[in-house]
Amino acid sequence: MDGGNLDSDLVIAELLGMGFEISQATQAVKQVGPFLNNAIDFILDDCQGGTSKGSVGSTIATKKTNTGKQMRQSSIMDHLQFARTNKTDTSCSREEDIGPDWENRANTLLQRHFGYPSLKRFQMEALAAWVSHKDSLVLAATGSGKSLCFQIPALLTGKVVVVISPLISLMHDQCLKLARHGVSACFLGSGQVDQSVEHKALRGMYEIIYVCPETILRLIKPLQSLAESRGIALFAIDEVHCVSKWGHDFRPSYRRLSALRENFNAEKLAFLKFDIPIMALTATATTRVRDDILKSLQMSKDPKIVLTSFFRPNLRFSVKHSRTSSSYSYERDFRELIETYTSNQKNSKKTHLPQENVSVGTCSKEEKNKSWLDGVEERASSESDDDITLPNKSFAPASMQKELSVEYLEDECDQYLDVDDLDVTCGGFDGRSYTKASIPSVAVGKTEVELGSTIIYVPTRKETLSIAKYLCRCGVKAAAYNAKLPKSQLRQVHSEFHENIVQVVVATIAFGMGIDKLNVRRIIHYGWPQSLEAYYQEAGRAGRDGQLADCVLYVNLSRMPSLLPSRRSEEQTRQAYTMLSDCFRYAMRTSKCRAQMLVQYFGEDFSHDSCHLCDVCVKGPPEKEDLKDETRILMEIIAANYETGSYVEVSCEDGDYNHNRKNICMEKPNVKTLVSRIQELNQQLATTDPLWWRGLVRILEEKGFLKEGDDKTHVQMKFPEPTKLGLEFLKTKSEESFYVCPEADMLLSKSMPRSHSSFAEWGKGWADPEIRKQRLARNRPFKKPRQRKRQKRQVDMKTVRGRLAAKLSK
Ligand SMILES: Nc1ncnc2c1ncn2[C@@H]1O[C@H](COP(=O)(O)OP(=O)(O)OP(=O)(O)O)[C@@H](O)[C@H]1O
Ligand SMILES: [Mg+2]
Repeated sequence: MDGGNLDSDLVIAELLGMGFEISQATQAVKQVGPFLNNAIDFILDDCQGGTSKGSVGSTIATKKTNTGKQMRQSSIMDHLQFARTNKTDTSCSREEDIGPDWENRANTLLQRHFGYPSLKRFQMEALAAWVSHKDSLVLAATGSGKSLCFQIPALLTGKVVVVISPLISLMHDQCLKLARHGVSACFLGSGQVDQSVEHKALRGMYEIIYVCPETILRLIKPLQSLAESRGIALFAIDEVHCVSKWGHDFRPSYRRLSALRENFNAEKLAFLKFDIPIMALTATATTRVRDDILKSLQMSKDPKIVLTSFFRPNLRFSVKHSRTSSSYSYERDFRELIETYTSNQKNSKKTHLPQENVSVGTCSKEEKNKSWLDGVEERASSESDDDITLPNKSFAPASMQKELSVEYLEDECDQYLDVDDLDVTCGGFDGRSYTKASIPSVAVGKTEVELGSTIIYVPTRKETLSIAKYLCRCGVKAAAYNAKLPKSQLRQVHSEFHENIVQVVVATIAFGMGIDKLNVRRIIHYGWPQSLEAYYQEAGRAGRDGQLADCVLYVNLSRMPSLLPSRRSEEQTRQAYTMLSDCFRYAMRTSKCRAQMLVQYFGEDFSHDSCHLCDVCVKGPPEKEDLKDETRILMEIIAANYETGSYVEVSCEDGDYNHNRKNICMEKPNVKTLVSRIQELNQQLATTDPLWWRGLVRILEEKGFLKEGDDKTHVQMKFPEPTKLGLEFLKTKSEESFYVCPEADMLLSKSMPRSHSSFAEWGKGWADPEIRKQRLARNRPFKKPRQRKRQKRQVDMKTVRGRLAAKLSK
C-alpha cells in the first residue's frame, strides 16, 4: 500500500481495516479523493481540531464502564492521537527520558484505557526498569496482570511495542482485547490472513505488534527501520519459559531470540542512544529456568528481576487417588461435579469447603489416616478396566455432535505446541460478560465455591472425548477439546465456554495458555501432569477473579507416572524425568501444605505458615509411625548388597523406550528385588506390599540415608545405595524411635483388605488359604518381576503408544 491512486472503495476498505469508522472513512475520501495517506491525515487533522485528548479518552472510558460488553472496536485515530499528543506533550523522542511524572501518566492511561484505578506494584517495578532502559525478567503469578507491563509503554511513548508470543490464538485474543480498550494492535506471521497487515505494521501503524519467534527473526531488518522511523519502545517476550530446555514448554525458536539483543542495541544502531529494552515475562520458572532465560537471551549485564509471589491464596489444592481409567472411576470421581451442575442449577452454590483449622489429633490414628484414603475402595475392588460405556446422547456444540466418537481419535496426546497449532481464538468474548449465566460471587474464606466453569485436563485426546461424553450423558454441558479436532469446533468450544454455555471443557494441554476467563472455578487434572510447572500454570487458570477455586489432581497413587512419548535428547529425557519426579513427590507428600510445596518449587520462600485451604492443611498430616525396625531391615539389605556388589541377571533393552533390542545384562538389584529379598528373609514381612516399601525408600532418600546407584534419572529411586549417613545409622544400633509420616502410597497399600503390612497382623494370615497362597507366591526368583516389566515395555505395533514410539524413533 503506497497511498497512491486507489479506487475509493479500496481506500475506504483500507481505512476500515485500520479501525476508522465508516462515516469518517467515507467523509475523508469524499473530501480528499481516493488517496490513502491524505485520507488518514484528513481524519486525524479533523479529529485533532475537533476533539481534545481528554474527551477521546473519556469517550472510551465511558463506553467501557457504561456498556461493558458493548464496547466498540477502537478506532486507530484514538491511538494515533495519543501518540501525537504524547510526542508533543512530553517531547518524548526516542533519545529522551519518559519524564519524571511517568508513574502518574501510566496510571491515567491505565484508567482511561482499561478502567483500573492503579497499576500493581510489580507492574510499576517492571515499568521502572523499562523507563531506565534496563532489560527485565518479570516473574509473576498466573493471572496477575503481566500483559499490562508491556502494553503501557506503547501508550506512554507513542512508539511501537513488539511482543513475542508463542501461539497465534494467544496473539489474536490479545489483539481483540486491546482493540476493545482503545489500543491498536495486530499480529504477524503465518496465521495472519491479511497480507497488508505486515506492511502497515512495519510502517508504524499499530502501537503493539504481536509476532511469533519464528517470524521476528525474518523481520529484523524492517524492524530496525521501524525503530528509526516511528521508534520501538520495547521488545516483550511473553511466556518466556519456552526459552528454556529446563522448562515445560520448550520451543527451540525461542532460543534464537538472542538476535534481539544483538540487533537492537545502541552500538549497532547509531540512531539509538540506549539499547531497546527487552522485557521477558512468565508465571512459571524455576531458578534454573530463570538463569537459562537470562543466558539464552543474552540480556544486558544487569537485568532487573521483578519477582512477585507465586502464591495464589484463593486456590484450594488437593490430590485424590483414582485409577482415572474406567467408567467406575468416572462415576465416583465426577459424582460431585455432576451434582454441582445438574441439581438445582439455579441454586448454584454447591461444593462445600472443608472446615478450616480442623484440629489435628482429636481423632484416632485410624480415623485420621482413613481421611487420607479417599478412593482406596477402587484399588481394593475387582473392577476391570472396561471401556467406558459411551453415552448415546451428548451435549456438545452442534457442529461437534455429528462426528465425535472415541474411534475418531487415536489415543495420542497433545505434546508439542507450534505456533500454528491451536489457531483458535477466544476473542470476541469478554471474560466479564456473563451472557448466559448469572454468576454470584463468593469471597474466599466463605464456605462454598460458586458454580462457574470447570476445565478437566487429561493426558490423551481419547480421554477428552470419553469424559466429555460421560458428563454430557449425565446432564452436564461438557465439550471435548484437543488439537486434532477441527478448528471450527475448537473455536466453537472456546466461544461457548467464554459465554458460559459450555460448563465443563475436557481438554488436553492444548486448551488454555493465556486463557483469561475470570470465573473458572475448578481445574481438575485427571491423570499425571508431566511437570509441576505445567500443573501450576494450568491450575492457575482457576480463580482469576480472586474468588475461591478448586484445583484437584486425580492420579493413580499406586503407579509411577511415565513420560508421554515425545522426541527428546538424552539430556532432555533426564530433565523430563526430574520434572515428572517432582510432580510425583508432590502427590505423594501428606505432611506439607500443597501451596507451600508449589511456591517453594519455584524458589520462593513461603512466608505464610500454611494456606489453610489445601487437603493437607484441612485434614492435617496422617499420624506418624515408628518405622525403626522396617528402616533397619531395609537399610541392612541395601547395605549388604552394596558391600558385596551383587548383581542380578535381567533382560534389558538397549537404550531407551524407542529401541527394542533385547539383551541379558547384569544389573544392581532394584527396589522391587530388594523387597522380594526382605520378604524371603523375614517371614513376618512376607506379605508386605512393595508399594509400602516404595514409600519408605522415598522417605529414606529424603532423609539422606539412600542415594540412587544408577546414573540415569528415574521418577523415584530405582537402585538404592546407602549414603554415609545411612551407614552411620546402621552402625549406631540405636534403640531410638524413628517416627515418620507415611506417604500417600504407604497409606494406600495399608488400605488393601488382604494386605498384612504390620508385624502384629502377620500371624493371623496363615490360616486363610488365599493369604497363604499369596505369601508363598512372594518367594519367587529375583529376576522375575524385572523380566515381566521389561517385556511389557517393548514396542508393540498393535498399540497406539507403540506406533507412536516407533514413529518417533525413525
Ligand atoms: N492493575 C490492575 N488492576 C486490576 N486488574 C488488572 C490489573 N492489571 C491486570 N489486571 C487484570 O488481570 C487479568 C489478568 O491479566 P493478564 O492476562 O495480563 O495476566 P497474566 O499475568 O499475563 O496471566 P498468564 O500468566 O495466565 O498469562 C486481566 O483481566 C487484567 O485486565
Ligand atoms: Mg499472560
